[in-house]
Amino acid sequence: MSLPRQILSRVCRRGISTGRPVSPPPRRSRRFYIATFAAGAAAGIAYYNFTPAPPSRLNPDTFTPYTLASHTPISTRPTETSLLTLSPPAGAAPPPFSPTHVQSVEIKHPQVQIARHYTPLPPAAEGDAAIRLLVKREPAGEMSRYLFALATGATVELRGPHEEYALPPPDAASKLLFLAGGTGIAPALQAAYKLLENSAEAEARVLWAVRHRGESQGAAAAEVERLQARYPGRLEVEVCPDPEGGMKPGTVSDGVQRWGADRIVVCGPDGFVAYWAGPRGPWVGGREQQGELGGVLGGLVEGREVEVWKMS
Ligand SMILES: Cc1cc2nc3c(=O)[nH]c(=O)nc-3n(C[C@H](O)[C@H](O)[C@H](O)COP(=O)(O)OP(=O)(O)OC[C@H]3O[C@@H](n4cnc5c(N)ncnc54)[C@H](O)[C@@H]3O)c2cc1C
Repeated sequence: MSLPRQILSRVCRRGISTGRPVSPPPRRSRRFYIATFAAGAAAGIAYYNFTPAPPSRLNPDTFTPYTLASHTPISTRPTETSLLTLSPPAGAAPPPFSPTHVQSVEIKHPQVQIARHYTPLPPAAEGDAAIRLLVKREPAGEMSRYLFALATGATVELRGPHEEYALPPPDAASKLLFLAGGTGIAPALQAAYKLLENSAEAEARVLWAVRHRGESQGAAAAEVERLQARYPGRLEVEVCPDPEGGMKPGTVSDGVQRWGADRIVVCGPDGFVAYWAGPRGPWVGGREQQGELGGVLGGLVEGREVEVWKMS
C-alpha cells in the first residue's frame, strides 16, 4: 500500500528515513566547517611559530636538563672532591662556550631553590659536549651535598655559561701565572686550555695548593696530564700540598720576577685569595668587586706591568 503523494512529501521534509538522503546538507553548514577548520589550522600555525620550544641547548636564561653520567671520587679526607660528568639532552647543540673568557655554569637545587656556580673542566675530547665539573663537598653545604647524593642517571639542571674572566686577545704572547686553591684548579685548567689553544706563543704556569696530595691525584691528575700532553713545554703545574709546606712565596715570586708573568689570577677560598692578593669586595649591584691589590702579590708586582685578577 502506498501513501498518498502529499503525505509522503510532508514526511520526507520532517526527515523520517526513506533510505535516501532527505535533502542536501545546507550550504551554511559546509561554510561553518570550512571556517572552523581554517581557524584551527591558523591557530595551529601560530602556536607552532610563536610558542618557544623548550630550549634543549645550554643557555644563560633558562635551566636545561642534563644527566649525571658519572661520578668519579678523587679524594675523601680531609677534603671530599669528585669529578662529575653531565651529559646534555639528546640531540642538543653543543654548549655555547666562548674561547675568550673563563666561564662558569650554574646548577639549580630543585628542593631549596638555590643555584651555585661551577667551572667546567676543558672538554675530555675534541667536540665532546659533556660538561665535567670538579666539585668539593662542603659538609654543611646545600648544593654540594645534594650533588654528591645524586645517583647516576639523575637530572641536573644547568644554566649558563657566565663570563668570569677575560683572557688575553688571541695570539698574545702572554705568560699566565695561576694561583689555584683546591677546586680553583678547574678555572686554572680552563684558563690554560683556552689561552694555549688561542695562541701558540702563550704559556701558563699553575701553582695548585691542596689540603693533601690525594686531592691532586686520580682523575684530577689525569686532567692535568692530558692538558700538559696537548701543549708540550707550555703548561707547568706544580702541586703544593699543605703538609709539605703549601704554596711558598718564593715559588710565586719566581713566577713573577724570573719567569716574567704578565697576568696573574688568584682563585680559591676567601682566605687564600686575601693572603695572596688582598681581600675581594665590596659587593656592588650583585657582583663582588676586585678590591685593592694587597697580600703577598701586592708587594711582588709593584713597579711591574702585571695584571692581577681575583676569582671566586
Ligand atoms: C664563579 C664560581 C665558580 C665556582 N666553581 C666551583 C667549582 O668548579 N667547584 C666547586 O666545588 N665549587 C665552585 N664554586 C663554589 C660553589 O659555587 C659553591 O659555593 C660551593 O659548592 C658551596 O656551595 P654549597 O651550596 O654546597 O654550600 P653553602 O650552603 O653555600 O655553604 C657554604 C659554606 O658555608 C658553610 N655553612 C653553610 N651553612 C652554614 C651555617 N648555617 N653556619 C655556618 N656555616 C655554614 C658550609 O659549611 C660551607 O662551608 C664556584 C663559585 C663561583 C662563584
